[in-house]
Amino acid sequence: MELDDVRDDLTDVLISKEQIAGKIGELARRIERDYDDQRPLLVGVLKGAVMVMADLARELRIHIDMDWMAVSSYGAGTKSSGVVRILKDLDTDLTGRHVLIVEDIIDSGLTLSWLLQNLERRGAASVRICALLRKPDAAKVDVHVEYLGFDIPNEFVVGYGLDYAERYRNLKGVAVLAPHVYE
Ligand SMILES: O=P(O)(O)OC[C@H]1O[C@H](OP(=O)(O)OP(=O)(O)O)[C@H](O)[C@@H]1O
Ligand code: HPA
Ligand SMILES: [Mg+2]
Repeated sequence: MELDDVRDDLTDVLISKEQIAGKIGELARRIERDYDDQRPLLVGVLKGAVMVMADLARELRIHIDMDWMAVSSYGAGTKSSGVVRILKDLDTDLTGRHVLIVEDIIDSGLTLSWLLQNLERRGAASVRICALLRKPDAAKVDVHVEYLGFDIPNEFVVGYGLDYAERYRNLKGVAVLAPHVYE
């Protein structure tokens, strides 16, 4: 779906599909150079990372493996509680593997901070992060991102995997959700 198809639900358009494609290409070139014949394991975090993973993986001209995790925060009902529960774990043994976590967004940073530690304890040779978006002004913890797409303002965004109540994930670009949609 195009951003224009739901233009009334959006305020600022932040990133177009062309900008996303260009950036994913740039990130892919860097990842190819860095990993070369190491056959990294790309770990996508469901569900938001599905679009980034699908496009990044196809852009890479090296051999990779792909696996998926589903995690959920709980406690006080907020997703940024920092307490993370694994809903679906990896099928892959990480011993000696070069792991690249693929995410759509770093907001508070709590999800990735937890995930990074969790995967590092499994004996991987390396664990790095690739994230399309980051909100620097929302950070509650510092997370080192090796491959970053865009820094964006601290506003609620949708599209390209990012949802509001499970909607808008299939938008081709990223935009700020208009307050009238959730108020
Ligand atoms: O930096 P944080 O504040 O932890 O937020 C980032 C996380 O939140 C979103 O996922 P969510 O838990 O909403 O699930 P989803 O991917 O299924 O939408 C997003 O996809 C990241 O995984
Ligand atoms: O801005 C956002 N939009 C949608 N999902 C999210 N998960 C963390 N931040 C966001
Ligand atoms: Mg997610």
